[in-house]
Amino acid sequence: MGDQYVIGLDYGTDSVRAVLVNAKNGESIASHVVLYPRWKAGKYCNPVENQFRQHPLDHLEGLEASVKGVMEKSKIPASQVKAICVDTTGSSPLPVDNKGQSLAMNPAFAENPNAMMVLWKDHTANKEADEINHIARTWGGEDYTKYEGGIYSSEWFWSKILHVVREDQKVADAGFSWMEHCDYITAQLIGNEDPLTLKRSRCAAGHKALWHEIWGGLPPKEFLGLFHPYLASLRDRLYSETFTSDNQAGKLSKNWAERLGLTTDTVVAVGTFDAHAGAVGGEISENTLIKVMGTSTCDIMITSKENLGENLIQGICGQVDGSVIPGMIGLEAGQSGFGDVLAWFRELITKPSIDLIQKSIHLDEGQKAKLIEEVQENLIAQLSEEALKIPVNESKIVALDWINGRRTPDANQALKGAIMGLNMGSDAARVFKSLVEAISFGSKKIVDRFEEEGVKIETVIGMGGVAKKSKLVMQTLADVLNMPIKVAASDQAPALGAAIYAAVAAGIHPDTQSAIKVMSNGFDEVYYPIPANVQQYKMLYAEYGKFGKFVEGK
Ligand SMILES: Nc1ncnc2c1ncn2[C@@H]1O[C@H](COP(=O)(O)OP(=O)(O)O)[C@@H](O)[C@H]1O
Ligand SMILES: O=C(CO)[C@@H](O)[C@@H](O)COP(=O)(O)O
Repeated sequence: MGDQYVIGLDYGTDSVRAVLVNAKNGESIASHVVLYPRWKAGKYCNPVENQFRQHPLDHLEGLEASVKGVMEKSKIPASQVKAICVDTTGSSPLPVDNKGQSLAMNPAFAENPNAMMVLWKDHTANKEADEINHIARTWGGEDYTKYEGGIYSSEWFWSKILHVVREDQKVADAGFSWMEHCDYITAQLIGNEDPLTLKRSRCAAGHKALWHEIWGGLPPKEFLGLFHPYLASLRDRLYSETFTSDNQAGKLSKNWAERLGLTTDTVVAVGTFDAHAGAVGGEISENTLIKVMGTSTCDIMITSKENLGENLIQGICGQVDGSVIPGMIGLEAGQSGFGDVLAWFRELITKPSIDLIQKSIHLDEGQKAKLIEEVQENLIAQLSEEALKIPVNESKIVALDWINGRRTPDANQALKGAIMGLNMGSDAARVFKSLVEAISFGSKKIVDRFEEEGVKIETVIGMGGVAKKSKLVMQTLADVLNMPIKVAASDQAPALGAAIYAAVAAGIHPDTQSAIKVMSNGFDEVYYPIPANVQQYKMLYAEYGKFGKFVEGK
């Protein structure tokens, strides 16, 4: 048998990356990242209203450029590329017509944000989420949120659809079905024109759309109809069966094979979410907490059905059979803001200076652009260096990390961030340090919840942009959790995880766990807790808890 390669395609918040991997040993041969230009320009978004939409053209153009990029860089013949698997953010649903095409691709909706992908961090549906929670608990029937932590979030499928169809009758009339982003890209790749026959992602359905086999798939029409007649009728145009990502969704269509320079023999696996693919890329096993640390965090664990039994874990983003490893229950928690909290601070302190640089009469346009880029690129690293030198608990500033709401434990996306204890000595580095501590305390709340619910954590593995780039965050987190944290060696763990699923779907490896054994890339760094800091952080964590209760009004 000749060489066999697979492609993992990872759609993050700002960019998509393709990674071409040797299926025999997991070696990454080439990777190529493409930013979303419309998103970068801030189109279709309104941060003040928490509206974050993405045009699918950003994703389709990125698909072509990223896959072509790895094919050109690697020089691997197309015939040796056996399979592709797509992972995306989620819940990031979009309305489609009866041929599975995004409404935003129709000229009538080309500039309408409601016809676009509603990104995971869009919180325009807070009211709808409250309504779903209230009715789920009081309608007299099954509480369909019970396998999703008992609290439905505005980040998720039904809240978002309900919000959009209430706001936009034209989208409701034209929206034949809705797809999660990972299903939409997979459908495009295989050229599936029929949203009713597409193999939908178990991971997306189980964690975000209230899908569970116990009630035969999605919640029944009597329940969905309590919110809007559209939701009840939509149920018939969605799905009842779902599939894990070790399955084939189909083969690459002629159109996409030509566009990507691949063959129509290439298998396309069922899609999944980035964090769950990341857990696979980071060698997940039982009692291991995988933290995917980027814009947000996703905290993923797996457990056997026997271990979990009838236990319903409160306040997380769900427990789903096969969402990570087929045959095991995947558990998801996470923070809506992690690197994003630091990015917010960077914008806060640089924006006025950048505006002044733009207006400067002493610099030409090229110099201005260079200067701005330099500041934006290096500011977090510079602040981190300074913050590392400040002794723990010296400044007494306490911050809350809920600037983008709280995902877990106990979703409440309406919560806001806060900072207390400022004085004249509270400079940028000290405030920044308090934000790093806040995101670490937010992580500790999740660890505490898992342990309170009987899920034991023996190992912590970090991955994602922040884990790779920030010694400050990683050391602070190790100190706050009082646990060593191993960092996954792969720079692109979610894409590697997707590639692992692709290899299984193509039959190169018999199952996901055997594929992990041969394809994973190991670890490159371990952060150990520093005992003196651990003690200090115990006290600060208690302050964080009190401050949180005050802000939450508890
Ligand atoms: N040196 C750094 N220290 C801490 N955070 C950083 C640093 N550089 C970038 N970040 C944060 O990393 C996040 C992006 O993470 P990444 O994993 O690359 O993307 P995504 O979450 O979209 O997959 C941004 O929120 C950014 O603020
Ligand atoms: O919530 C999920 C998955 O369930 C993520 O897609 C979401 O947090 C976005 O992840 P990133 O921070 O862009 O890596």
